Parts: sequence; C-alpha cells; structure tokens
Amino acid sequence: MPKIIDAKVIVTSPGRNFVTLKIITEDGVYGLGDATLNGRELSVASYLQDHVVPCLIGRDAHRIEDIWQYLYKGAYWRRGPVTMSAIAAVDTALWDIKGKLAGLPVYQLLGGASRESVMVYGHANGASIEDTVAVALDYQRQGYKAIRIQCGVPGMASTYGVSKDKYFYEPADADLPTENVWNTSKYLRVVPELFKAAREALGWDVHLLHDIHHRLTPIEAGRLGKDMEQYRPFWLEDATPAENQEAFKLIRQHTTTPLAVGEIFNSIHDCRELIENQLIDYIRATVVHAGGISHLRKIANLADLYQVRTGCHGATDLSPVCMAAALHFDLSVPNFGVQEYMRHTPETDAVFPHAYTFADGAMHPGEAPGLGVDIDEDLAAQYEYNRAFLPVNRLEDGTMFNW
Ligand SMILES: O=C(O)[C@@H](O)[C@@H](O)[C@H](O)[C@H](O)CO
Ligand SMILES: [Mg+2]
Repeated sequence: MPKIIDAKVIVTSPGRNFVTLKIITEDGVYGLGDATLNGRELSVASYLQDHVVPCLIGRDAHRIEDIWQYLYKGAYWRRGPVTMSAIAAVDTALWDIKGKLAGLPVYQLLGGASRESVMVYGHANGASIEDTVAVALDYQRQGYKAIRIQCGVPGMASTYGVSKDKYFYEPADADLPTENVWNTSKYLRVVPELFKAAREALGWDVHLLHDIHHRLTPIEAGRLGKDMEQYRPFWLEDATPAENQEAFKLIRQHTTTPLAVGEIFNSIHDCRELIENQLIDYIRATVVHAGGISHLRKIANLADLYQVRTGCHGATDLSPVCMAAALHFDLSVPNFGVQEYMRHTPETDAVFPHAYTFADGAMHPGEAPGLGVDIDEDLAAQYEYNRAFLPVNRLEDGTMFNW
C-alpha cells in the first residue's frame, strides 16, 4: 500500500493567499490539494496542521473514500466551510496520488472524458456599460463562448465585481475589510441596460452571465429575472441569500431566466432542497469548498437526476490546484454546464506550474498523471502570508448589507 508518511501545509501569497496541502507517501509520490478559504485562510491551515495531519500518517493513500468518511464522521462536528475545505484538500491530494500511481490523469479515474474540453466563462467588468462591453468584446475576440458581465452603478462609488484591474479581479484587497455602499434600485435599473448594450455589440451567439452576489430580495430577483428574459442570460447567479431556500420558489414563479447558486455551499445538504425542488438550473459548488472531488461527484449525481447542471466556482481565490481538480471533474461528469475561469496572475502561475490549457473558449486538464499541477516550494516560500479581507457592504444609510 502507498503509505502516507508526511503531510505539509504550505501557505504562500504570490499576489494573494493560498493554502495548499501536500501529502507524501513512502515511495516519494505526493499529491496536492487546495485548502484556500478566502479571508479566513489560517483557520483551515490550523485545522489541517493541528487536527488532520497527525491522523493521516500511516494510512493507505489509496483508500480515498474511507479517509473521507474517517475525517467527516470522525470529527463529530460535521460540515461548515473550514471543515469541508480541509477534507477537500485531503481528498484532492489523494486523487492526485492515485492518478500518479496509476499513470493516468484523474479524469480517467472518474470514468473518462464525457466531452472534448470544458466551456469556461471569463469576467468582463468595467466602471461603465461602455467599458464593460469593450472588455466583453475583447473576451469574445480571445475566443470565449461565455462571458460574465458586471458594471459600475451610476451614482455609486464602488460595485461588487468591478475591480481596479480589468483582467485580474481580486476582491480580498485590504488588511481590514473595505467598506462599500449599495443601492438596490439603482442597480436594478442598470443591469438590463448593460445586457441590452452587450447583446447589441456582441450578438446572440455568446452566452452572457451575471452575478447578483446575494443582494436582492426574492421579489426583486423575480422582477430582474423577468426584465432580463428578453436578453436570454445564460444564468443569474446568487440572486438572493441562499440560507432560506424557500425564497427560490418565489423567484421561479416569476421568471424563466436560469438560476445558479452554490459557491458558498459546502455539502450536499446545502444543495439538496434546491436541486430536488428544481429551483435552480446550475449548481456552483466546487472542489475546495465542498469536500473535494469525491463529495462534489455526489452533488453532481444528485443534480443529474433533476437536469441541474454544474457550474463550478473558479475565482482567483481558488488556487490552480483547485482549478485543475475542477477541470478533471468537469471533463468527466455527464451534466457539466460551464466552468468559471478567472485567470491567475503570472506570479501565481509560476508558483503552481500546471498542465491545464485554454483554447477557443474552453479548457482541458491535460494528460499528465494525477491532477497535472505542482507547487514550486522554494518560490512559494518567498511569498509570505498577507492578511487580506473580503469587503463589507452597507446601504447608503449605513445599514450593514450583504456582500
Ligand atoms: O462568482 C464569483 O466568482 C464571485 O462571487 C467570487 O469572486 C467570490 O466573491 C469570491 O470568490 C469570494 O472569495
Ligand atoms: Mg459569485
């Protein structure tokens, strides 16, 4: 058996923070797993270092499901983003090891490719409608078949999803949370205008997506969905906070615009009600925050029964290790929908050399055994952890609101 003899937690910050688990077996084969929880990174690093690593030593790296159950049931305190990100890191690293030992890319172990490559969506954002459309046109020229569009709201100083740098969006930008201001009625006016302008400039052959970031009430979301139907969005994401999943019934009653939810979900139990009641069209859970490849497959299998497709979260705070794992998963599942792809900076790519590639609006995980992603530990050591927070959001009268 490939016995686990060591596991290290590597914290690095090549432009932003990443936590990576490296599991090493007796014969020197190792695997990597992403454990990054944006803005709360060190809690997962400690969970792994102090509470998980000691339990891994001496175990058979081939027994992925057994180790998953051991960590999940054994912790007693089930679920939650910290626990599930830590378990995800172990699970991902073990799939990487299994692939390397088998001499096969992970997608082959998951049943093989269900498609040639996976469609990804890029982020076009700008301060104004014109800026956003110009960036979206650039994405279209680069071959993207799906583009998320977000623009600044007139009369507001800052808006979620609109960054200083047009191409490298990074919301965790300060060592104490930045405070943003929000006005729903101004926002509700600008989004249909943005989509109208984008359809006029980009045509109808490209998929257009939009992220609401949990900021609407169900009835506001229903109205926006209805206003947007004429522009045929691919999806509206996170229309309303998803703790109250009943809310989606109200949205559904009012619109046929497809709905996507789930980037902050961490287990199948968060997804189940929305999927079984057919209240969503795309499930956004991904490898690092939802218990790893093993657990995400269970979510996808449940979703497949209800024609709900996958749309894995793929922001820059998910490391290239998560991106690689997501691509192997995407290539294999029957009910794949789309994969989010926000490019990492060259500094991040240098720390995590990887086999995955982008061409013609789609990505492929490559044919390297395992996940096809590595970590340059010497380079990683040069980038010290940098405390960084996601912003908070207030209404104009000062009320704390959803970010
Ligand atoms: O859809 C998305 O990519 C966003 O919602 C993310 O940028 C999200 O805000 C960050 O990943 C939070 O860490
Ligand atoms: Mg989102």
